[in-house]
Parts: sequence; structure tokens; C-alpha cells
Amino acid sequence: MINQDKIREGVRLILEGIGEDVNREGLIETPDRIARMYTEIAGGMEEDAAAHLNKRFHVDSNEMVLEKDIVFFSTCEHHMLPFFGKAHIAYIPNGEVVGLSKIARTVEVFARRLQLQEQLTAQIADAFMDNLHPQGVMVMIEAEHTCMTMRGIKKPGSRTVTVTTRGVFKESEQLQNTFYQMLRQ
Ligand SMILES: Nc1nc2c(ncn2[C@@H]2O[C@H](COP(=O)(O)OP(=O)(O)OP(=O)(O)O)[C@@H](O)[C@H]2O)c(=O)[nH]1
Ligand SMILES: [Zn+2]
Repeated sequence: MINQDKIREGVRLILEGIGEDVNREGLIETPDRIARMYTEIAGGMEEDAAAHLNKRFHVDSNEMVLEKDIVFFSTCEHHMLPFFGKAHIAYIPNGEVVGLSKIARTVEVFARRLQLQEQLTAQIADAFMDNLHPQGVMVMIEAEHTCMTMRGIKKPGSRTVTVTTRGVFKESEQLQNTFYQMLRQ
């Protein structure tokens, strides 16, 4: 459970730490706003991807399904700054598919947590394998990390690309190439 009292207390301490007046008009509601914001951006911790992937539809042909350009916002666990971009998810069914919106909902479950991009990529792939049991899944995420662009090394425009494969995608270069070709279309 997200503890809003602790978040409010923590935000007040940060404001004091940077020398702010926590009682000035513009800041008086900020601890409360941030507590509410975290129930949204860390809300995935209280969700289970299974809830979205457990409603399935029978299909006769097991052709590849690709949902691409799923925009997401997540938060990096090292600096608690946003990273954001697009996720692309392909799977080869094993007699069953999920509703298309559930693919994006699965991304949200894992993006709305403190994350590493590599871990986000792997968790999405594992959720598909564990719940939908497809023949294979491939996930690619392209993202900009604001901890790299607005602070530290300050390299605006640099993007991090992560890819993971499970099942038949792991062994088949041909399937991986099909995924990359479909992304370009
Ligand atoms: N692998 C990985 N690294 C990340 C991710 N998000 C942020 N990072 C990196 O986490 C690292 C943390 O490095 P540290 O040296 O502990 O922290 P820091 O002193 O703030 O590092 P700098 O960003 O280089 O200033 C940095 O290199 C970030 O670029 C991510 O999703 N995956
Ligand atoms: Zn970071």
C-alpha cells in the first residue's frame, strides 16, 4: 500500500533540504500533490498483469501479433526521474490471443513503478509468457532518460534501446528479422 503520509513528510524534508520555505503559498500544497502523484506513477506496484492477460480469445491461426509505438512514461529507480518512450511487443499465439488494449495495459502495470529499462523490458516479456503462454514473445523499448538528458552527463536526444526475446523468438533469427521489418513499416 502506498503510504501518502510518508511521501508528504519526505517531500517536506526535501523542500527544507534545498532551502525552501515549505509554508509559502506556491509550495503549501506541494507535498500533498506529490503524494497523490505517486499513487499514479507508482500505482503499478499494486497491480498484477495477470488481471489484464487472463481474458483470452481463441484463434485458429497462430500468426504474429505486433503492437507497436505504445507510448509509456516510467520512473528511473536510481534518480527517481522520468524516462519515457515507446514499447513494441510481438507474440506468436498458441491458440489464444488477448485484447489489444491489454497489451498496452500490461506495459502500464510495469512502467508505473520505479524501474530500470532492462527490467521493464524483461518483466513485460515474462508476464506474457507466464499468463498467455504464447509460443514466443519479443519486446523492444526505446526511451529517453531525463537523468541522462537534464542532469549529469546531459546528452539530450540520446535514446536507450533494449530488446528481449522469449520462446521461439529466442532461437529464430528469421522471426526477429520479421519483427524488425514490421517495426519499420
Ligand atoms: N542500466 C540502466 N542504467 C540506468 C537506467 N536509468 C538510469 N541509469 C543509470 O544509472 C546509473 C547510476 O549511476 P551512479 O554512478 O550510481 O549515479 P550518478 O553519480 O548519479 O551517475 P551519473 O548519471 O553518471 O551522474 C547512471 O549511469 C544512469 O545513467 C536504466 O534504466 N538502466
Ligand atoms: Zn536515472
